[in-house]
Amino acid sequence: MLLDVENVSLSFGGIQALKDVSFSVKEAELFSIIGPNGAGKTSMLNCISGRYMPDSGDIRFKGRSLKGLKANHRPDIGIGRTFQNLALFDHMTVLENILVGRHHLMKNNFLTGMLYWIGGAQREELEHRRAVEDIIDFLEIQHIRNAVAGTLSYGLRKRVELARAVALRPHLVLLDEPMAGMNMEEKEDMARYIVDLNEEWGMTVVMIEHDMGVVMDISHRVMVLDFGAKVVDGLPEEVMENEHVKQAYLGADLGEAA
Ligand SMILES: Nc1ncnc2c1ncn2[C@@H]1O[C@H](COP(=O)(O)OP(=O)(O)OP(=O)(O)O)[C@@H](O)[C@H]1O
Repeated sequence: MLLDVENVSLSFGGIQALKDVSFSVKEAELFSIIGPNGAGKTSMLNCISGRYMPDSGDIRFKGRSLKGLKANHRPDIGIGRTFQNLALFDHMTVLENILVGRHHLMKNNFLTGMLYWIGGAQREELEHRRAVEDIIDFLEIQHIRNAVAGTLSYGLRKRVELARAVALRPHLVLLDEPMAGMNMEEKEDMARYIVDLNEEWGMTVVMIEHDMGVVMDISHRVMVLDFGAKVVDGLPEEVMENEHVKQAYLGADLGEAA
């Protein structure tokens, strides 16, 4: 298994956001986490990305415990992520935003990394440029490479955010509602890019998404959380057939997706 989450619990004051949650994600799997608002989905992603430290339990990535590994070091071992709310630098161009995603690979810290990049045509910079060009091609954003991020449509900004998250070629990318707020066409595009990243680049994906149609369509496996606890995980069709899932809170959405 690439990712093993073992008995993770997390609370904020009196609120138990995660209760003894365990699941595993295989290499090259497209794994979705669903559940109603407040179920603990983002908390789970935040535990994997290191933003939150679980109160108990363990998370292992490639067999290694992530205990004590801070969020800013997790990209170094192959974990990338996007956020529920857009987190681009609006005043920077698309290219600059993606280069920021690769600063971890640069020799020094962020600031010197940027200065290094601005400063000259070093070989390291050329390698970064090539990797960034691959991503730009892959996600078909050549035409907006020099556009200022803040001027782009919401759908395109979400795509640039995905480009930045995968700029380091993570083995595992965590996507927090990549299609939220998108229209149908934008959703279809985004779903296709996620599937392509998974199939063509072999990237393992853990995704939170509310659109049941998309989730059931593209996921290899799905986990359902409710009130911080795991209800079920399995193949999309197994999850759809789960009585608790049907009755408790997915009825309307599943109806729409059918
Ligand atoms: N930083 C925090 N401080 C206090 N409470 C928090 C914090 N983050 C999450 N919670 C609480 O933990 C619970 C789980 O929240 P979480 O955001 O993980 O749910 P979610 O399933 O992602 O919901 P949504 O679909 O609305 O994004 C909620 O009751 C939430 O209010």
